[in-house]
Amino acid sequence: MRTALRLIRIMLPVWPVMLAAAGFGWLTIAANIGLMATSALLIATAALHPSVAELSVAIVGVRFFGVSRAIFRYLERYIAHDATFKLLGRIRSWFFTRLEPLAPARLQAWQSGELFSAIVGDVETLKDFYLRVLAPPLIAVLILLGMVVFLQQFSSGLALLLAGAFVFAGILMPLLVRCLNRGSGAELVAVRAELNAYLADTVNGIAELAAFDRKESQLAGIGRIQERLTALQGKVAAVSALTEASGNLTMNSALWWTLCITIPLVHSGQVAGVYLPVLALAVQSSFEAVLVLPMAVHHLAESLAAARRLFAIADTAPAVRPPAAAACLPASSGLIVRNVSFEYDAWGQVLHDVSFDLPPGKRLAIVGPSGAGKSTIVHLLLRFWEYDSGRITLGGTDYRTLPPEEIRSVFNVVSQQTHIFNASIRDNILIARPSAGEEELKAAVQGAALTAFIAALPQGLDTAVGHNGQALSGGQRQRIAIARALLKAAPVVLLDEPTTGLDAVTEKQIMATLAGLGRDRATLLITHRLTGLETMDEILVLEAGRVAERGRFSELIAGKGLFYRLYNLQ
Ligand SMILES: Nc1ncnc2c1ncn2[C@@H]1O[C@H](COP(=O)(O)OP(=O)(O)OP(=O)(O)O)[C@@H](O)[C@H]1O
Repeated sequence: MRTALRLIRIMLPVWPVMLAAAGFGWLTIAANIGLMATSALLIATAALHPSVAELSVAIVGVRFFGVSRAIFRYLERYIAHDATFKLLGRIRSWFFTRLEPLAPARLQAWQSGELFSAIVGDVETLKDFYLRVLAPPLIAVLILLGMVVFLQQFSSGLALLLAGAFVFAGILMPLLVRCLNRGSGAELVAVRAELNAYLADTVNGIAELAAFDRKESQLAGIGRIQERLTALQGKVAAVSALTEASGNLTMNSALWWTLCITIPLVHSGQVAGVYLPVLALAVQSSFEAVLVLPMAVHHLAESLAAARRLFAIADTAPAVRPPAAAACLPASSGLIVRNVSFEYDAWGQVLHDVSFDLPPGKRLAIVGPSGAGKSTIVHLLLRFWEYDSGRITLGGTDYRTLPPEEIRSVFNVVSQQTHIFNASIRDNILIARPSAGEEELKAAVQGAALTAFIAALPQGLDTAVGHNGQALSGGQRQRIAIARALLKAAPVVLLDEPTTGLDAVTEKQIMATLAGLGRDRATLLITHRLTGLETMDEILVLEAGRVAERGRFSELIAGKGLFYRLYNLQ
């Protein structure tokens, strides 16, 4: 119920348009009833060979209802679909704005395919809620009221008959569908999402599947989910066929009973004979309003399941809550980290009492074995996760009083995982600062040593790089990341293993470029590699989340501790 109300609340800004669409839906069915009734009247009257003048009202009626029905249907479809698709666009934007603060900490629980399924599939399913669930019951009630008033002119029995048939087809049948389809709507949505997640995973890992010859087993997995989906769809289709058949039976029985009730009235002279077909066809055509109701119940269940999945993701509390009263970003970007401890949700303590200073101009390296917690420090500095204890200040202001997006604006990040968007090289670099001019862009490209590579491309900077930058090598991707960092020109440079997976020559070139990037700024370099650290002002050696040693390169070598041992091993 709460989910349905929330969906209705989302619709509130466009409710007059939706109401107008429902109004045209009602007028369409009313025009159809009018068309059937006046056609029957015309044919029945014409059979008695009257003068043309006596037929003129029916002729005008047939023309009017024939034309207006088509116009009303067009307007109903146009207005309802236009408003619904605009609404779905708003829901998608709203969902994305709720998703963004959850990344990356809270999105770990959902596979990328599931999120994709939510943004595309679940939002799409919601269109049924607005088009096929909300309006039809309202239209059915209005049609029934109009028909009861009309039939009452001839016989109360007819009005009662129609009301009973509407209650059967519009209330009892939907309840039956609900029983037969119990849980199917939610299950359909869940299995569809599972299939999407599996397909997304398969497409992402297609090269590995081919290399390890695991295509068959993966396809079998897809087949198994597809079978469950087909079985569910089959069940829903069977119920739909059953309700359609019963609806038609109810409609035809109502037609039959209309004749049974009206023929004696015609015999007794209470109703003129020409009205017999009018009543029969009016009753029959009024069922257009009620036959859609049983499946509206199914669409309701599906829409609610889709909405629940969407809301569950969107309502997740972000790992870092924005401060209630945000402080202003300080002018200085000096970072002080004091006794910070942290654990990922119940994964065990990852950082213990970590402290360091990073004033402007300082070059700090954090080294240590794999899993020591180096990247975790970057996650905390970027406010992706909330630290459990200790204190971090930026320019003397407590981190927790600053909005996360403002804190991130202070950092230039080059990490081991650079995401390249399916766009041109230009757009991929410009995401760092979309307002940058052509000259600034060229300077960034040059600084990242991309000029020669781009000059050799057919469309230069406008060359598309494909899904996740598949047209680029590892070194080229990192250079794009560096170009982004050069363009953003933020005061603190965070380098998280920026040369992972690169050959020695490329690594040397990139490190030289990065050294230039941080010359007048604070630089934090996270690395496994212990070579080339002689120029660092301080090196922090992390072991199992604790600072095991700290000092300049020469001091650590002289100390013959962990750093010295790791250095000799390398
Ligand atoms: N998102 C996460 N959720 C839960 N645990 C995590 C997450 N990221 C890292 N960890 C855990 O935290 C610990 C520290 O990981 P972290 O990535 O910070 O280490 P690292 O020193 O950067 O390692 P590497 O050099 O291999 O990148 C590891 O035990 C890891 O399993």
